[in-house]
Amino acid sequence: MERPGRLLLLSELRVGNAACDVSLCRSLLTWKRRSSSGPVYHPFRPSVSHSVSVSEIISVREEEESRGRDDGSWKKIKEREGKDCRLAFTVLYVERRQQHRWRCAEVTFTCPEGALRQHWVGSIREQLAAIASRPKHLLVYINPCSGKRKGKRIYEEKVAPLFAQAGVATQVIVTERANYARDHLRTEAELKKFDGVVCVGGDGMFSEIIHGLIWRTQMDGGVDPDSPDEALLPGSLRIGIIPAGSTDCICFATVGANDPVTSALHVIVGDSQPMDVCSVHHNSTFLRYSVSLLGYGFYGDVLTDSERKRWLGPARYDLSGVKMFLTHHYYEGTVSYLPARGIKGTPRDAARCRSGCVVCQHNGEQLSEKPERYEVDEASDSENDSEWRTIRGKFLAINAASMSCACPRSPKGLSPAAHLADGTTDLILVRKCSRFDFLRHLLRHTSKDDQFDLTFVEVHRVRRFRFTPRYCQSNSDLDMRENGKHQLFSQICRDHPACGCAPAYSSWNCDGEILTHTAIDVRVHCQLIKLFARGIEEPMVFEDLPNPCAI
Ligand SMILES: Nc1ncnc2c1ncn2[C@@H]1O[C@H](COP(=O)(O)OP(=O)(O)OP(=O)(O)O)[C@@H](O)[C@H]1O
Ligand SMILES: CCCCCCCCCCCCC/C=C/[C@@H](O)[C@H](CO)NC(C)=O
Ligand SMILES: [Ca+2]
Repeated sequence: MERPGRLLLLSELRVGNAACDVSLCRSLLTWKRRSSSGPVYHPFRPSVSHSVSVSEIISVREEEESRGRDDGSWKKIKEREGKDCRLAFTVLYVERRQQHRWRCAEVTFTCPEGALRQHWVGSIREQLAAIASRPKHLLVYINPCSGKRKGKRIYEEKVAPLFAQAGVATQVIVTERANYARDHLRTEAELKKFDGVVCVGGDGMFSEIIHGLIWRTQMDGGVDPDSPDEALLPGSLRIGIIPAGSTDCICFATVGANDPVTSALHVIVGDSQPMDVCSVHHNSTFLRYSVSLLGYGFYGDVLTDSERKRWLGPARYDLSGVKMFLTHHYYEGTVSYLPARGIKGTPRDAARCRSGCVVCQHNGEQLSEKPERYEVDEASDSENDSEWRTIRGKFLAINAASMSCACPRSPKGLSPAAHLADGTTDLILVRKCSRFDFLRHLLRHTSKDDQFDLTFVEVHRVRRFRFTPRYCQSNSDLDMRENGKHQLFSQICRDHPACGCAPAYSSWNCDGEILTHTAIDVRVHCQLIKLFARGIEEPMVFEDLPNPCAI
């Protein structure tokens, strides 16, 4: 055993039948088959070394003869290896699979003597314990009604065993009604006891969690959530998402896959991904927070219609999507926005927000280093201010995507170049057009073609925007909708006798929840929350090749 420089341990251990040089450096566990015990030369099975970053080790366990193997396989291993199994230890680590999925792989090392095993196990455990970002105690909320109603089973079968293996303690709460988790976080949860919150469910459940946490942080810090101009305080707890919903776009866009095991592993290794949050107000009254999609028109209508079809499960969105496409309503109103200035990135970039994104880092640093500049921008509140732009028109859809909103239905998302943590949202305006053109736009969400490269679509990267539907400029538009609906409809229809579209009122789809008001004021809060994620990783060069390292 040697200890040169940064090398902590170097030993000859066995992996299966092969003798290996195994080393533990400060950040890397490496095992390499000794050339003498391998074949002389094999072109497809070279004597490659296998390395695992300590940051991606889940846990290490000592093997015991009585570990519950009742099929005799333990005895067989012992006989085959000619070793005492009490000398073995197993390292569980993250292994990358295709399409951003992670799995828990394991490798068992056999030592020549017990003291050496103790040394190895102790050293690895010491290194793991030194990783301060790993959560030790988590508060878990499960929505039993999400998606296909499998949240509880997914957690119990796929996630809880991994948390147990990694030594993560949990308090698990199965929600009893909508907003149960939000209310619990707002008032009851003893947040000081936890290093993070885990949400088992879909985008709506995640929305509950952030509403509870953000609200609690503002209350504790004396911030008035009703003031659209006040900067919000960031919370300290990270949030993990175990996808079990219908769209799961927040999980997909921050991890790259909707896979419970992958998400659980990102939680265990203590990843951290900051995320922008939009606050939505109506006349200085707080309505909601949004992290993914704020959609008026098409996406608002799809959501409203699909809520009546919840019993259909995730398929409700497809059915409502087709129905709303055929209905072809357009909406009149005024959109004002404050363009994002002095930042990197545009909504038409070819580059994507990926793990370690430099655009998010740059813009985030700029906003935290020069808050006065941000405040000046934000305080440019007056409608007359030259920074604000105003567009009046007829729209089929008004969407604000604070991140790509990628999901299995649209793997590149509503705004493919949007960033998770750059302090901006992409405001997408789809003007009134024919059904055929709108279909072209929609279908481009599912292909490589640019959905913004159409004359009736425009996209702006903004820090803040407002929307006011026509005829509802001053008072509560909700009241107007209820009192004057028929009168307004006939007026608009007389204005446009042969348009072929039906003018109407829509609702805002706010991360999958329907807003009660249509006139809204939206402001982006840069990197307000953190997730147990790292953004979508760039694929490795040889990702799709089988692992040649099997010893
Ligand atoms: N115990 C419960 N009973 C009924 N509804 C609940 C319960 N717990 C949470 N909810 C509500 O269920 C709604 C839908 O949940 P969720 O978002 O998890 O699933 P989904 O709608 O199927 O998925 P997605 O939002 O990804 O499309 C949320 O608005 C949430 O507030
Ligand atoms: C007629 C062909 C239509 C193809 C259209 C494909 C476009 C899909 C784009 C989906 C974007 C979803 C954005 C996510 C929004 C979530 O916040 C929300 C709640 O989960 N989900 C929905 C569907 O509103
Ligand atoms: Ca953003």
